[in-house]
Amino acid sequence: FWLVPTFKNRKLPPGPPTFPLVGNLVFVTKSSYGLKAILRQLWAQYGPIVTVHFGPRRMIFVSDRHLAHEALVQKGSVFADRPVPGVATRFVTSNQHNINSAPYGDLWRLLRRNLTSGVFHSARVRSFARGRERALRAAVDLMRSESEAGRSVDVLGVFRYALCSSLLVMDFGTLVEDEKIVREIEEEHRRLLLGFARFNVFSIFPSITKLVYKERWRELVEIRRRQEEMLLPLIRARKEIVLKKLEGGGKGEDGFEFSYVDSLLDLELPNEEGRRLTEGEIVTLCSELLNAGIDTIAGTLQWVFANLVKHPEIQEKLFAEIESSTWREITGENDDSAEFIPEEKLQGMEYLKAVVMETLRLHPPNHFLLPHAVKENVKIAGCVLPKGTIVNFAVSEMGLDENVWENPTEFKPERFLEINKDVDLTATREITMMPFGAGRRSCPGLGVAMLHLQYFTANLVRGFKWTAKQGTSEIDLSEKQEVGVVMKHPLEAVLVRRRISNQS
Ligand code: HEM
Repeated sequence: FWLVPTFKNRKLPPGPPTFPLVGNLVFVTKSSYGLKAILRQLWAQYGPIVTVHFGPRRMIFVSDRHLAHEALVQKGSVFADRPVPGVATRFVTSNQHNINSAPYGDLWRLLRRNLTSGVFHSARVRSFARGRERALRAAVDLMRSESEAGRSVDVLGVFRYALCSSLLVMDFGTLVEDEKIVREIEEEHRRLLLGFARFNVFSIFPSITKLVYKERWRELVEIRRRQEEMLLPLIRARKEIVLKKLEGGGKGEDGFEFSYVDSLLDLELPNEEGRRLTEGEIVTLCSELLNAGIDTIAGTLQWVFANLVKHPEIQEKLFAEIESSTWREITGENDDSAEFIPEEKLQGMEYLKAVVMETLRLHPPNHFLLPHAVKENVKIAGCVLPKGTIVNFAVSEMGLDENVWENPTEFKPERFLEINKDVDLTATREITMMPFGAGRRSCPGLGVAMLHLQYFTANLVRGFKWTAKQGTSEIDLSEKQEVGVVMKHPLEAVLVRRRISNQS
């Protein structure tokens, strides 16, 4: 498949020669994770920026952190666009009316700013603490009942449920109390994400592929119909609450002053004569929060606990930090009786943060960013990328650079306690790791994600001693691509209660 050299593209970064029209055949059939092994060979052969052809589309892949910084931060506005999406993406994003797929422009700016300053600023995030506590309690209850029955715990399944429950509170307040409905919503969203590789077939000649893959198209339409069926009643109920609030003043009936839906109701869309979002578009935006947050955080928590089981000494060190009197002294309270460590008391726990950071460095849930596109012709690494070129960046490689990280494949949270390892997760100054991306399109959920990761980790280490059915030495950290990159052999945890004192 490397027969015809790409002479006409010599200003592009180097890459394997390609068949005209079909590109490098081997790439067309691979998932992004499957691609990584091949890309590693290409980076070794051609350098840290390579061009690959997927059928008629060309893509640039970058593995070097300096080049990534130059593109995403220094030339951020040029690299901040997204590629024109295929039919399936357009269908489920209400024609690019969500944050991650919107082209770089006024609509994207409005939606992103609404999320970051309207919903994810610290006071608002604090106001959702009750939802996180409820989600944590649900996780603890599930774990407790499984371990008391002598069964090992399906860790990822529990975390997915808990995260869905917590993010639903951000979307809708406490409208979704029923465990069955939370599960249904979580499963339906995962069905869409898992199916996406298959739905991409509609990017090519859609009017033909929709006929050839009739059943598949029907499946996609059905998933979207189910999403609307589940979320529309919640959106309408939230509208009622907002109306009543306006009439009566103060909080909604559910005690939540605010939810993501509330913030979306009043938005006026730029370049569309200031029209409001349709109900379908609000479904899309609420779904985006679930799609973006559930599997990323749940998957990372699974990696945290797999590593804590594999390294019992790290787990004990973390438990010691949590148990140390420091956080109680700070408040002057006796928190021994508290069911959970409150979020605001996680601040001083440096080792906790180090464990989470080390997990994100070594096991970022996304090994690549979402694809970027360049807004205009741009020079990088001595090459010229024409306007519209699709570029992606290898997140997982950045965290393994031996020039930054000593023995990079080792799980060693202590590295983050060294004085000079004050890593900036937004990667603004430099990129040493970038699990959340960097620059304008970087993850707006960073703060919310870190809060969940630290809150769940601290409380679940305080509550249980973690071991595994498969035995400590047999914990296998091999990976597989699912919605994100997860454990190939899922962690089946065996938990012994340490305390959740007021429930004993
Ligand atoms: C461990 C948890 C998470 C990780 C590692 C993560 C990582 C990422 C990455 C790598 C990107 C792509 C950045 C790019 O294309 O340059 C992204 C985008 C995004 N993330 Fe996250 N994410 C996490 C959790 C969340 C949460 C909790 C939310 C919201 C509830 C969220 C919302 C988004 C959105 C809306 C985008 C699109 C941003 C844009 O296009 O402007 N993420 N995230």
